[in-house]
Amino acid sequence: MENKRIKLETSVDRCMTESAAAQPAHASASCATPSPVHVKTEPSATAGPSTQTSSTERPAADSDAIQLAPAQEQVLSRVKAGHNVFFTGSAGTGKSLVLRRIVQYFRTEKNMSGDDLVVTAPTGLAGTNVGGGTLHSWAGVGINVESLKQTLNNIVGAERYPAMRDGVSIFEAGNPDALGSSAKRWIQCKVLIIDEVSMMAASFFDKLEHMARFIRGNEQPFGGIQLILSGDFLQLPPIGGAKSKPRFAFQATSWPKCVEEPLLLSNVYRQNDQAFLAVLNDIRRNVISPRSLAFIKAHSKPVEYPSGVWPVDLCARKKTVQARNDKALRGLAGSARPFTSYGDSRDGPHLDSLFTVQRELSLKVGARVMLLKNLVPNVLVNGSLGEVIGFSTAAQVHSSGSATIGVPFALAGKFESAPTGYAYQRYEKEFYECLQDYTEWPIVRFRCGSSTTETVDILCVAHKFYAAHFDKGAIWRKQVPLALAYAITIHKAQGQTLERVRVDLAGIFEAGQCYVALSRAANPACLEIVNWSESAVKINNVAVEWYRSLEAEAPKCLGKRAMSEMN
Ligand SMILES: Nc1ncnc2c1ncn2[C@@H]1O[C@H](COP(=O)(O)OP(=O)(O)OP(=O)(O)O)[C@@H](O)[C@H]1O
Repeated sequence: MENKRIKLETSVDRCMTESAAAQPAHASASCATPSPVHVKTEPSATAGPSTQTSSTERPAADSDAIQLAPAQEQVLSRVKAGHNVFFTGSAGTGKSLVLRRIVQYFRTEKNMSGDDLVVTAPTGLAGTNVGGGTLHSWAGVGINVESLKQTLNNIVGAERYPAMRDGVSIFEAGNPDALGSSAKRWIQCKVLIIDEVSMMAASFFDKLEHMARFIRGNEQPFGGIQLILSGDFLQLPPIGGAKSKPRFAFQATSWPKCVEEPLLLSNVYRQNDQAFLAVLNDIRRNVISPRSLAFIKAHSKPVEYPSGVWPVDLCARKKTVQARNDKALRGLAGSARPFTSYGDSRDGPHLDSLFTVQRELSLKVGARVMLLKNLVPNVLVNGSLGEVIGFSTAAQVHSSGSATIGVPFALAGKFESAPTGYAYQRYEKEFYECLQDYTEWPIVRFRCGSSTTETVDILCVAHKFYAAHFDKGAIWRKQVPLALAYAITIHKAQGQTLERVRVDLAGIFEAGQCYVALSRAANPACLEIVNWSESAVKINNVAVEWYRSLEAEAPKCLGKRAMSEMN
């Protein structure tokens, strides 16, 4: 392959980044995107080495400001009309955005709480991404290794189970006051949302459907619960590996009676480059066309970024990611500072998969990090990238009266309008609480929102992170809100939009993994592909066929044709 470097034009890059931050990717590429918080233009004077920090992330657009497209509105109105809805579409069609609007609708207009509106996903991280918990923990099935009969026995109680099998209601089969928490949850639930449903096996779907009818004593599909399902079956499949070949939820026996309206969103908002979209569509369907090969070849060379700007590596396997992050940290001069999480006594290694933040984190000056909290909309968000430039106690920062580091100094001094909002207030509170301790917290230089030149330095004190465990309630751990950001797994990246990315296709093992990785990139000019081989493109033919038939029935199911006409 030609080894010429792709020269990245900073102005074009900035233009793309800024327009991507607040507009649909396919919309105008204008650079003039208003931001709710205006960043002053003077450079920040900071303690520590003068490194310019940049970012690969696309800051979360203020999603409240985005107007849903007609096809997306259609999903919302089907939900409002009380239907059981499954909506799908390729990566970047706005499924998560629509899901957030659905939750917002139930919470604000229907006044629903966590008991009657249940938000879940099949994995801990996916659940946390949508502000919910895992489906397993909500349903009371543990790690789902027990039979249906044993699971029901556990949930309703062995004393009630025989009578309930004879048709007696759960309340009459035993003392209602003695019902377990899982049984209560099943009874109270009115709306069940399951995101990333592609990761849910058919057998699990059938099991839950049966449980719902049995526990609730209601023979309607899913015991009369309104089901809202979202996901893309051509992205990551149910966990189980190639050997066990788990079947998809849409192959479940009970799926047809539960899901009346498959809705297909077809307009992609994440990318606006038509050639790139065509290639993504090929890869999605395992078509290795000449245009795809030409694209891959053109992007199999390093992208040259402006000084201090760098991409995130997406890798197939956890151990590659960890090794890459550890190696990068070891390569930095100086000794590592360990940060151990603290807080809830119920926390422990068994809950690691529920949290985005690690229990043990090591940092050094110069380490590239990702922010794991939203602090200031569009400017400092979950996913913002930065670099550790030093360590300091909160008291030192406070007493120095520095207008550049610490909170609220950094933000108040940096922005024309003082940031507000719950996340920022919580940050201030954490900062002031740390005035009493002697911990030296990392000072991180973050790029401000979509700007490639403006930076802000923040003392990153520990924050509370919550994970929903439906039995134990909200569990929390307090930790520095950062993760090393040299590399992340493709599984963790599912659902994210990344502005600069280096996709490593070595060790791809799952159907849809290559598609998920490539489709994270918002801008092909900032995409580098390494270790390409045709075998990296793996798909599940059953899922491909299913989408084909869904599209063929488009008018009947408000599918592609009908929907794209409305888009
Ligand atoms: N109607 C819209 N107008 C403008 N931007 C939109 C619209 N819908 C979605 N977006 C933006 O497109 C991007 C991708 O959306 P989102 O993450 O919801 O897609 P997705 O279908 O969930 O993707 P994935 O399957 O990869 O998780 C986001 O930045 C989102 O804000």
